[in-house]
Amino acid sequence: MTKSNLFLASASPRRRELLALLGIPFEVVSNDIVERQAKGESAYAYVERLAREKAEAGIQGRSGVVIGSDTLGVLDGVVLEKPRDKEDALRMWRAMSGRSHEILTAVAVTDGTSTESRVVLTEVFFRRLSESEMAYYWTTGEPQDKAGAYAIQGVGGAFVERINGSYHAVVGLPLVETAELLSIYGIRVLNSDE
Ligand SMILES: Cc1cn([C@H]2C[C@H](O)[C@@H](COP(=O)(O)OP(=O)(O)OP(=O)(O)O)O2)c(=O)[nH]c1=O
Repeated sequence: MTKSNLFLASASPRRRELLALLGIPFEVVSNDIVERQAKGESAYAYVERLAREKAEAGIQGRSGVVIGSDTLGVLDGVVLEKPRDKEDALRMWRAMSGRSHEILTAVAVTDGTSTESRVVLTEVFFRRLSESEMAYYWTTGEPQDKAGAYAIQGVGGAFVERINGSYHAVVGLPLVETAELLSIYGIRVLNSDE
């Protein structure tokens, strides 16, 4: 597989870094999918649809294999997306404080003929957060473009007592499932022949 055959349809620098960990050459392409949950659509179906739409938009006009991905939080059945503003972030953090929420990350891979996808669920346990640290966290600029308004890989990691699931999935790309899907399309991580 040459460099021009594998594409990552993502604007996220986190996803780029995570995919690079697998050691396979790839090119980044943009995606302009509108993210809006349909009426009655479950969080699980929504995140998987977005990952598939990103991959399928990315393969248009290209030949090769395209990866798309999406991450969102879920608390009491309600989807936690990127915060609209400080008030929205504060509302999320107050609800997340001292308890667990779920992070769902979907990854989809397509070659333009078929699309395969997986959804990975990780439970994230937050310690209690004080009003002053929440107010400070907003000023760092870190939460603004993150689902659930925090980054486990940044100072937001100081809110996380523990997780049950995949750290990489919380950051934006589950590596086990990504490697598994790539192998379906003949792209082998670690050059394994299995
Ligand atoms: C919970 C959490 C999310 N995130 C990020 C991962 C995603 O980049 C982002 C969720 O937004 P997404 O809409 O999944 O992705 P994106 O808009 O950043 O990139 P693209 O659609 O182009 O692929 O939140 C973290 O970096 N750390 C975390 O701990």
